[in-house]
Amino acid sequence: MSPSFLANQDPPMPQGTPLTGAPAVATLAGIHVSYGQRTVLQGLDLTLRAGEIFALLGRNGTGKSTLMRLLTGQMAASAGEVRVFGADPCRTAEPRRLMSLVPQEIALYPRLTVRENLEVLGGMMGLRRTDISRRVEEAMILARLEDRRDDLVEHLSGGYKRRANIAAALLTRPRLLLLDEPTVGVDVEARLSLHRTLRDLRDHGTAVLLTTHDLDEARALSDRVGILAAGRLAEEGPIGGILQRIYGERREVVLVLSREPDMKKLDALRRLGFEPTPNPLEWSCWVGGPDIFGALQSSLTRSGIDLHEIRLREPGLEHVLSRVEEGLR
Ligand SMILES: Nc1ncnc2c1ncn2[C@@H]1O[C@H](COP(=O)(O)OP(=O)(O)OP(=O)(O)O)[C@@H](O)[C@H]1O
Repeated sequence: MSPSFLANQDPPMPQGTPLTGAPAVATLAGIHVSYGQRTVLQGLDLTLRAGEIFALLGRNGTGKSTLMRLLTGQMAASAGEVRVFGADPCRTAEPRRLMSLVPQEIALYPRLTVRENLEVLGGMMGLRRTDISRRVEEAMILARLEDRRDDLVEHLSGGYKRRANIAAALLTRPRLLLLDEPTVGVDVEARLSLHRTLRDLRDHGTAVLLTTHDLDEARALSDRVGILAAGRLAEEGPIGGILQRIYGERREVVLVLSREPDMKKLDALRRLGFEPTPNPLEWSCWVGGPDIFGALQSSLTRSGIDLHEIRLREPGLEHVLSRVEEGLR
């Protein structure tokens, strides 16, 4: 169930609706940021639109948090223009009133209940006393926390603490929600619940920007991703299109052997193009497309290789980042 305030806002956008016509919520244009001698962002451009989930991917230290700090007005760029809801968030308070940041750390009072936390935080955020209890209810429903409203935060599981952290950010009904690795260290159920919350918000017009190191999460959740490398978005767009550009029809085949191969089988594996992995039973090779899978399986059987498992593996983030970086050299 969505809280009534969502129902009163923009109607949900059907899935797959092109977002290019949706209003821009934030734009970063030609951004440069240096910390002393160290240049972190150089020529970064990004537009976030209402009703989209944008996942920011990149290695540690590539500038994801810096980009968030630019949007929240916590720091100014060395060069370039930042506009959030049409204004510079460093100079004007209005954009900051329309956005919320969910930090990675849990920013709650452990000895208060979920509801008490949200009431106290709502007061600190300047919500009117008469609005607070309604906003607290809304936020708890959106974050799927109602059944834990009277639990002390210190007694909540990690997943529920994260939901409460997000609920706090929703008290002001933000039109732009920024989340720093929202699902790190939570179990599958909590992750799916957080994803549902973010989709509900997106479907009612909120722009959501999140950082993640998890390509599966970006795949499952985001409308677009941006890959930060060499100080700018080296890739940007729907993840399927980016992977197609990088890999085309190529797929990685992974074999798990039933037992370690003898010399003859080692030769056969190498002849078929397989490379060893750190696990002595696991071998991998890149093939031209999934249709080659059957032929490969027959060749392995003919060579007498005892297979425990054979599968196609989706590329992981590390591999994608390496390919993007190679493309930049
Ligand atoms: N206040 C600062 N002073 C000096 N250097 C900084 C400062 N803040 C960040 N940096 C450096 O700038 C680079 C980018 O930092 P940032 O925190 O934006 O990266 P990140 O992509 O968010 O990293 P992570 O994935 O580890 O969170 C890093 O090398 C970091 O050490």
